[in-house]
Amino acid sequence: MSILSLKSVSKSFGALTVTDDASFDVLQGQALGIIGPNGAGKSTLFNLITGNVRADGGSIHFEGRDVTRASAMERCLIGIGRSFQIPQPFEKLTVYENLLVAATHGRNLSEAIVRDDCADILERTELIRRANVPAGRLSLLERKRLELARAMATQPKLLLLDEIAGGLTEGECQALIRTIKDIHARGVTIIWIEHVLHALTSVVERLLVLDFGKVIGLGDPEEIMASREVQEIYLGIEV
Ligand SMILES: Nc1ncnc2c1ncn2[C@@H]1O[C@H](COP(=O)(O)OP(=O)(O)OP(=O)(O)O)[C@@H](O)[C@H]1O
Repeated sequence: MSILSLKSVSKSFGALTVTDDASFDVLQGQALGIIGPNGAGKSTLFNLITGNVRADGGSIHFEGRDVTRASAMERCLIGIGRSFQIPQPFEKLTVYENLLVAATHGRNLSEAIVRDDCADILERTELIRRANVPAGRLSLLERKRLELARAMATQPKLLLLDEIAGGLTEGECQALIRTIKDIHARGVTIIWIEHVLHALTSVVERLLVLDFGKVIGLGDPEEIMASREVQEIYLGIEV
């Protein structure tokens, strides 16, 4: 069953078409990777799915419901969660307080109800020992983990990850992959934009390629990476 369905979605900023007639489905429980050159429109596609940016045309359905005109808040409340490319936690609040803010606002519940869930997420994202540390004092890996934890605190059915592995060492990257695999294994559908290809392909079952806002490939990651068009456009290899 499809959890997310985009049909002919388009978006332009002035004369620049950033999303060009994008259509694809994501199945319940699937992990889909998105790749494409800088400026291809990957983050904009996320913004269209989450409601941070409104589509000029086309439709977006989540669990069969038309959310094309729904606000970002409404989409969060029905189960679309995301991380941002540049983590911007509340620097002076502790890690735990950052999670409480995400959980209470993202689920519209009281602090008393979400407290245990937040503690559980801190365990699963390996932040529990940093729970009382102000977010401004975290390392890069910990900031990435907090970004993931804040998205998880909204209890998403569909989790969008925007370049969460960027800038990490190989060891840090592997640790983060384990956490993402654990989230996926618990049934959360994932769409992951990532330039760190080995991290991405170790998790996703399908790969979508964007170029100048157009979906130019979608399918099995190995086949997609081996295709002539992707090698030419994405990897810059002349064939
Ligand atoms: N709000 C906006 N107003 C005007 N132009 C925008 C806006 N948001 C994005 N763009 C432009 O749209 C294009 C696509 O941007 P987007 O961030 O979606 O690309 P991307 O594929 O995520 O890039 P990267 O891999 O570098 O993160 C870029 O040229 C960008 O400058």
